[in-house]
Order: sequence, then structure tokens, then C-alpha cells
Amino acid sequence: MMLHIPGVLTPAQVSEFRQRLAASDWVDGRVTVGAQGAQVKRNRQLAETSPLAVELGEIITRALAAHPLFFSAVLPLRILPPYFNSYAGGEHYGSHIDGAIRNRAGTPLTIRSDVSSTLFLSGPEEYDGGELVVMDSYGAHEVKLPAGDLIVYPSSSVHRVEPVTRGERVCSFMWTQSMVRDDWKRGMLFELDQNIQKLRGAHGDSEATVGLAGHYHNLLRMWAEL
Ligand SMILES: O=C(O)CCC(=O)C(=O)O
Ligand SMILES: [Fe+2]
Repeated sequence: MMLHIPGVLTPAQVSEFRQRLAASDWVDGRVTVGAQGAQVKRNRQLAETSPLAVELGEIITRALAAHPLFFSAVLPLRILPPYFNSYAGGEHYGSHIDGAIRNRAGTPLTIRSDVSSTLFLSGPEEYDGGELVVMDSYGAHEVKLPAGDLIVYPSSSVHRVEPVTRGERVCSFMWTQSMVRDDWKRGMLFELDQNIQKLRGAHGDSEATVGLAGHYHNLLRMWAEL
């Protein structure tokens, strides 16, 4: 399932992030990939142990943990601290799949990547190209979101970032281990949760919404791995 999650960061947070990121040191993005990724990846990132990456990453992680839509769609168990990348002057990231097991220099965390996310820190008017293209059985989906918004997509999908031919595309990206590994099951739980909330919004709680909420939790009980 792919989902657009608006307003993860406020415009004020985005502009503070951009100012601080512009003044920091960037390294070759190939530091965090394996051999296949290294052949197709051409961008820059903050170093994994950069104190700025750690500080800004914590703000993003807190915002995600408190975001009801992110929680409902991702059912996060562990979020690996977010990374920051930048593409300009034709930089791009060709078709690849994210490594299944991810760890992070400077932290003891190792996670299984179930859900990949990109948080846009540049607005679409700031650059040309740079679409995140995610493939699934329905075809290729192009994503370019307003600054502060996030896209989530299954880490199991092949994806790429098109060359940035004007301006600069600055983003944060991160991997989450979900309580529910299977994308199809996670999507079913998300649909059920969202529809229960719509029913509640329209009619208040009733015997039926309580029953459906029980069904949601019983499915989660059956499928969740902690
Ligand atoms: O920049 C992006 O939107 C995605 C980056 C990416 O796919 C990766 O680093 O694995
Ligand atoms: Fe990726």
C-alpha cells in the first residue's frame, strides 16, 4: 500500500530544517547501500552519525509516532532514525530495492525494513524531475509531494528517483519495522480502521462500531509480531 500522509512537519519546521541542512556537510549517498545500489545511486546524504541528522531525525520520529494516519497505515514497531538526502545537477537513484535488514552506525538498532518513507523537505516548485517512482502490480506510481508531506510504500517494492534537472530536492527518508510484516494484511487493517472511524464520525459509537473495533483488534492480535 502506498499512502500520502500530509503535514508531518509544519511549514516553520520545514524552513528551519532547510536552513540547518543547507549549512551542513553532505557525503556520497553510496555509504548506505550494497553493491547493486552503489551502481545506480548518485546523490548526497548527511553522514549516519551526523549530530544534525540525529537531532532532526528525532523530531521527525516524534512527529510520526504522534500522527494517527501514519500509525494506522504503518503500525510501527521500530523506526530506524531518519536519513537526509539531496539531489541536484542530474543526480538520481536508479531502480533498486531497499535492503531487508537495516542497521545504523552509532545506534544498536537492527530492524527488518517493512515500510519505506520519504518526507519531502523541498516544495515541488523548487525543482524539476526528482519524482519518486514506485512499482507495484498496478504499474509505476510517480510521487512528488509538498514540503512537510510524507509518502509511505512497501519496502518490498522496486523504486527509483528520477534525475533532478533543475534546483535541489532535499528529503528525509526512513525505514520502519511494522508489527504486521505483510503489506496486504497491513492494508486490510488500515481499511478497516479508517472505515470504523468514518462510521464513528457519522453516527457516533454503536453496538456495530464496538463489534467492528473488536474485530480489528482480534485481527491485529492474530497478525502482530512484537
Ligand atoms: O529519495 C528518495 O525519495 C528515496 C531514497 C531511496 O530510495 C533510498 O535511499 O533507498
Ligand atoms: Fe530506496
